[in-house]
Amino acid sequence: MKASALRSIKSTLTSGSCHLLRRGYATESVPDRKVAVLGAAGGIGQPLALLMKLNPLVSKLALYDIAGTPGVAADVGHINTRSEVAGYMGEEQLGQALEGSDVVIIPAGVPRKPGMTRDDLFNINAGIVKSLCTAIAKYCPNALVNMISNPVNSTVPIAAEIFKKAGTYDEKKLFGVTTLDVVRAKTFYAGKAKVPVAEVNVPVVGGHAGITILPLFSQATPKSNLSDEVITALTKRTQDGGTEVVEAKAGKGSATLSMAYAGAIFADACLKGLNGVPDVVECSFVQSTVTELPFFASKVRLGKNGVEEVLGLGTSL
Ligand SMILES: NC(=O)c1ccc[n+]([C@@H]2O[C@H](COP(=O)([O-])OP(=O)(O)OC[C@H]3O[C@@H](n4cnc5c(N)ncnc54)[C@H](O)[C@@H]3O)[C@@H](O)[C@H]2O)c1
Ligand SMILES: O=C(O)C[C@H](O)C(=O)O
Repeated sequence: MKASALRSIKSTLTSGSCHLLRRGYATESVPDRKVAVLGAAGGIGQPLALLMKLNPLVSKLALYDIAGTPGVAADVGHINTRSEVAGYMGEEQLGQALEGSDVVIIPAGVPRKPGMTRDDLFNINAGIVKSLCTAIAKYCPNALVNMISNPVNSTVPIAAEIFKKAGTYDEKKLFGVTTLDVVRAKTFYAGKAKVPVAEVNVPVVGGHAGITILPLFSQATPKSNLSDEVITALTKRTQDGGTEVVEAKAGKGSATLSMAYAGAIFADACLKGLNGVPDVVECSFVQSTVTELPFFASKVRLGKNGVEEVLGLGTSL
């Protein structure tokens, strides 16, 4: 090889690493973290893979599905950000996809069609979650698990039982992702209260189906003087947010893009917690003693081992 060609390669490599350093991706200060997405070729999986590829906290991104992952991985893998991307397809590659994972995100499963409830997905998705969690227990028992597959109110307890049976259950590491409820509550509240949406915070507690979704607008900030009637309407719209999207998509599935955004926000919070960033708080459906229910969504403080503290219901402002 000519000396000039070598010089050019060297300069490209050097400018690449400077670029990483300039953007705060310095490998010496950001620990290596592997994230696996199970169901990565799906409606949520693909944009979620993209968003996780954009996250500088991720060093390895494993994209697993029963079909289609080589294409998604090749596509996302060309993006010039920190993480190495690999696609895994079919059960025989699931172990490899999971091995060494710090965070496993599960959007694998069937979505709703108009007229269905999330419970109608139980039979098929429970089976999918069972097989994936059995593999997680075997290949990455210490990973934080972010469960997106519906019905979340049931898939999270199912995952807990699978992990208990395998002897790997750690209640600090299993999360039902309810971030989309918070994302919706923030958007709808900002619209009515006429406040900048980027400043809005609204805790959403309970679960992730219909009336179990309880946005606490009495604790919303910035504070506003919305009437009871408006709060009731906002509550109903948040509870029915998933159905609003299912009906608008008219048989072509449920929320995918907003869910990918919400899933990426929650996974980022988990990674920050693992990396020791203080005061990382998000709502999530976790094992809980906040009520008499064994699993309940509330604010949770995230830390180096997953759940650091399950926060209570809070009080009205
Ligand atoms: N938690 C939430 O707020 C929330 C929001 C939106 C959707 N969801 C749920 O997420 C799930 C996925 O929705 P979607 O729109 O991405 O569906 P989708 O059908 O577009 O994608 C699902 C993907 O899962 C894959 N899959 C199926 N079985 C698998 C297995 N055993 N292992 C790995 N992958 C498998 C499919 O091949 C497909 O690529 C649904 O259950 C939906 O109800 C949850
Ligand atoms: O509504 C659904 O079926 C999908 C998801 O749970 C949502 O809230 O959008």
